[in-house]
Amino acid sequence: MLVQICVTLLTTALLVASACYTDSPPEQRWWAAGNVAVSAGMVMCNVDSLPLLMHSVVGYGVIGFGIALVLRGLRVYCQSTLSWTTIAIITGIVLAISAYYTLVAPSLRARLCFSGFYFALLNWMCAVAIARRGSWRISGIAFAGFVLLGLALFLRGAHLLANDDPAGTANSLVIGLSALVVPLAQICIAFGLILMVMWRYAERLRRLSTLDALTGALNRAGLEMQGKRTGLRAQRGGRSLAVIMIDVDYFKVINDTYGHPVGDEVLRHLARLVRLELRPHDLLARFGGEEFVLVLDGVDLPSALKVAERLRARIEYEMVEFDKLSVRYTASMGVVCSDQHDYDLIRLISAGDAAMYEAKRAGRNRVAVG
Ligand SMILES: Nc1nc2c(ncn2[C@@H]2O[C@H](COP(=O)(O)OP(=O)(O)OP(=O)(O)O)[C@@H](O)[C@H]2O)c(=O)[nH]1
Repeated sequence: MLVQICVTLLTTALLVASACYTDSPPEQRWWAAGNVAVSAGMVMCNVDSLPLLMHSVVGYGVIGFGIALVLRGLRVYCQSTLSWTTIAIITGIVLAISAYYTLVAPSLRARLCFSGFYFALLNWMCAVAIARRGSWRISGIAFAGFVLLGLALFLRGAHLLANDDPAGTANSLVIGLSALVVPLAQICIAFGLILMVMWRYAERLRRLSTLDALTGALNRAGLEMQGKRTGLRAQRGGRSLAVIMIDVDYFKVINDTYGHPVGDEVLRHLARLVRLELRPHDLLARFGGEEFVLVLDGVDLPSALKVAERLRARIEYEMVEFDKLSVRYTASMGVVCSDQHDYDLIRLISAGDAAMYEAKRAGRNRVAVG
């Protein structure tokens, strides 16, 4: 038991330290608070010199409350929540039953069996909360930890139920095994939870560094990274690679006439429209202020021209609604293909750019080939 308490305190310290980061998400703080409560509860339950009520009732209640907080954190992580009423019910059940087996019908065995089964159930609820989210690569370790911890507690409870004398089971295989598995599972959970948050930070950073915040399209860095890969894939597979440069016409006039927020909405609208035309492996990037790049793998020049013409017509037809205003806009496009140029994305983009300016010179709202 001493090892178990030490590991609990250690994993709690780890979770608290990770939650101390100024911008830590709420779920991380719930996990830390939950573990602090579980640690406190475990210490209470194991200090025999404490008053009976603290030792045999409140201690269990605090552990139940702690696991409920961890569950709340997991729900928050999965964009849901666990109400305070549910947390109060979870805690109330442990307090009531522990009090019953301490004060009304005193039985250490019954109390230990109940707490084993009940805490196992709570840990499995945590595992279910994670499983609902999916993405095993990210949360597999924490999931395994909760399942394992639940299993060890359940087996401990079942073993006690099958034996009349709780003190006599201390040296049994099940109790020995659970003394090994419980700390292991606690370590898995602590590292798993920290990993889950780290993955989320990494994903947020990746999005920030590769996506354009206004339109959600790739930014230049994202285009450079993913475009290179798409180009290589097309070249290796012997497929054509098409690039379409799209530039909003008279965008400065739109900004000057209706204001920058409307201009921003036009850019978001354009990105949304283009995305409707994309296949999952096509790339859309915002190349500059009002200029976008479309990279299409496995598309030859005639097909790319069809895509561009379809887009141009749709942009011309659609209306942007913003703050009781309805605005129309058009776009000019330059289309190039690796069949005529090379697979080098930078060269394709500069040829597409030249074609797009040709379309502008020819009167705008049209498609030109480079
Ligand atoms: N609203 C908004 N405007 C932007 C953004 N980025 C750049 N701009 C504006 O886009 C305008 C681009 O103007 P120009 O380069 O003259 O292009 P244009 O008016 O579309 O003219 P043509 O391309 O020749 O048809 C400038 O006024 C920039 O301030 C943005 O993120 N939001």
